Amino acid sequence: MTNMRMTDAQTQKREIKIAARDVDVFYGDTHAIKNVSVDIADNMVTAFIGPSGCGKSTFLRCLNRMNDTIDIARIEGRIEIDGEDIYAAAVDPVLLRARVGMVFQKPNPFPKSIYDNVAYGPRIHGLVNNKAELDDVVEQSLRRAAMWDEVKDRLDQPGTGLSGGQQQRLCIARAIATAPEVLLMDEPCSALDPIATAQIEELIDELRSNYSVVIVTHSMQQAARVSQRTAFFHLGTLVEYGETTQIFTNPEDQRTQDYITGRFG
Ligand SMILES: Nc1ncnc2c1ncn2[C@@H]1O[C@H](COP(=O)(O)OP(=O)(O)OP(=O)(O)O)[C@@H](O)[C@H]1O
Repeated sequence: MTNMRMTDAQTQKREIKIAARDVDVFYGDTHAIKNVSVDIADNMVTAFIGPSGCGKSTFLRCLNRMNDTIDIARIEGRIEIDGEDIYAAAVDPVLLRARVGMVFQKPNPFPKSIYDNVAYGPRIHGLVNNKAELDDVVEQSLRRAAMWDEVKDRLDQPGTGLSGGQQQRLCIARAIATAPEVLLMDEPCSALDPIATAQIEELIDELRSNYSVVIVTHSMQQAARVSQRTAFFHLGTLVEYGETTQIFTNPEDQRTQDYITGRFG
């Protein structure tokens, strides 16, 4: 998988998809994210790494307003996608989440058929006009999630009956069925075995040709394999952000160095 890394020149010219400025997040009195500013490039995989509790998931959830669902969470600062403030009053968080899809740590298919899991988003957002179009979206989404051949003859069977790795790919198919622009993944492989993990990692690499992908991972090997940019968080701050190769071979900050060499975390 070494050829998946881009050169500095290639990454420099990438467009900024998400721009976060001076973001703070509080859960009641807990200050979970402290003054984080970051530009996330389009058509790239950005990895968020850092010790447990440093705020990776919290910051990820800010990017599609999932923190809105937590009563005690409060966010300050500004986050733009394609220059548009996603916290503006006019933005409907439900529509935002169709544009900024999310895949969670534990595969969480709906208790519905494989077909209906993928068809759910396009149906509720009115993205298709008829059954033939819906069939097409379901097939294309499952193909892109690299599982069409495995499930095409059992689309009416429950998604919950699939293996863990298949369920996670089904959740990815469900997330991409609404044609999102950004895909957020919160430790998507932590419940999977090495073979399923390798399949998801390959898939992530393919997905970046169409999406901006942001992945939270505890595995530094995984961050090094799948991402082109890496952000290292520590105690709610963004300590260092840059080319993945640079972060892993020549970090600027001692805390990054200590983390990637296993001295803490
Ligand atoms: N729903 C919540 N209510 C209250 N505090 C929370 C909530 N979610 C996270 N926190 C707190 O915010 C801080 C950051 O947590 P977060 O889950 O974002 O870290 P993380 O880096 O993703 O951790 P991990 O790697 O263990 O998943 C922690 O102090 C955590 O206890």
